[in-house]
Amino acid sequence: MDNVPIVALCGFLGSGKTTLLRRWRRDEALANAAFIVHDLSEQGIDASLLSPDDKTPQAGSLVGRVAALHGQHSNKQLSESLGTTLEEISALNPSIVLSESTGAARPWPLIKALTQDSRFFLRHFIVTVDALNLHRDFLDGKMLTADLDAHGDPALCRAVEVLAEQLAFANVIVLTKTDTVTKAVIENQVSYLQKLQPHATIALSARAGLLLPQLENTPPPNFLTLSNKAKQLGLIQQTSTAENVEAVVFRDQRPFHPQRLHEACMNHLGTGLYRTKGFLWLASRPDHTLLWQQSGSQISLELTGLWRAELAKNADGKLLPEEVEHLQNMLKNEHPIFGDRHNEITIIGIETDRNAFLSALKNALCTPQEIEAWQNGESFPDPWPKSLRHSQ
Ligand SMILES: Nc1nc2c(ncn2[C@@H]2O[C@H](COP(=O)(O)OP(=O)(O)OP(=O)(O)O)[C@@H](O)[C@H]2O)c(=O)[nH]1
Repeated sequence: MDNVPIVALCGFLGSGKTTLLRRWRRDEALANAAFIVHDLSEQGIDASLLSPDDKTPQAGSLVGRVAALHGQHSNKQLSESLGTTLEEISALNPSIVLSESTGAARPWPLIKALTQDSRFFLRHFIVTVDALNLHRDFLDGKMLTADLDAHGDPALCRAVEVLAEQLAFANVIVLTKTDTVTKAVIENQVSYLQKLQPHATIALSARAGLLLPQLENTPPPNFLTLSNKAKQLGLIQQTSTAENVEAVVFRDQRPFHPQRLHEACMNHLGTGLYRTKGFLWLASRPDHTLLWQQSGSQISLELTGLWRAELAKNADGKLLPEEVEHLQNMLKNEHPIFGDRHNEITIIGIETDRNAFLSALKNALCTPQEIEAWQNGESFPDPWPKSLRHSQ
């Protein structure tokens, strides 16, 4: 068997790695690919988004062709877990392995862990860069090239360090979300990125418009060069993920008050709140399971489906009686008022900003009186967009 290429997708939190992989997964030529998904959160949302049935594989396990390495597997146990996973993956005989790292990944431990098995080789080390955040927070990239103090903001300084370190190892830089900034901004950003990594290929992607075959002519990274770079930058003895960037999960079954959740987002998104993602429900839209995504100042709510508690009502009469009974059985052990509706949101960032947002989320939950109002069918002011995009 020829050595199997690994395409590593690295890049800061929320910079569009999963979005690219979900698009690439649909490519016929990648039908035989295996996926490795690292996620700092113990929730493993990225792995579930890449799994064919949208189920979250258990942390550390390979389900079908997707290895879910979230939680400890993405940091403390990175090398060990990747060793086991690569062994399992080789039994699948994949033509290629696509590996997504956590956005807080430090590149050198990741590269070493990915290249520990000689049956595989590193074909690309791709670093995604979010054009919108680069524009809003990092002077289009100038902050990465010059020794600027990130406006004296320690959270932004931390982000600059992580991003600059990831970029130092890239053979391909993908500037993502180019649909959110002007052409002039993109040109400016490309010139800064090129200055930073003169030998890297720079590609642009708007809503995952870039396909993997477009990078075919880019040569693979040279391991020795990367190893020398790690030595030169003093990065040999490193933790696998950036220090002080941690994940906590907010869980609660009560509905969010739509207006207060909106205010929490307007007023409590500190610069050190790098990434939040998860599922939630609003008192104003109790049928819908909503996918929440925030990276930097970009926030989105998408529709992923209906809660079982809603489906079991069989409002449109399309379900067979046995299907309704099955749903009702599944709901037996769920909450007596909310059924399976719940909120589960991973919050990644610097401690002070994480804690501030956690308490803002708690305050945005409905009070007992509001829950009673919801049960009585009362309406709630809802500033969120009326029609939401379906998550694909
Ligand atoms: N407008 C726009 N939004 C994008 C694009 N790519 C990704 N997004 C949005 O950015 C958010 C984060 O995208 P992801 O693909 O989940 O980012 P990620 O790098 O995998 O995130 P982590 O794994 O948590 O670090 C989501 O809400 C995406 O819909 C793009 O090209 N344009």
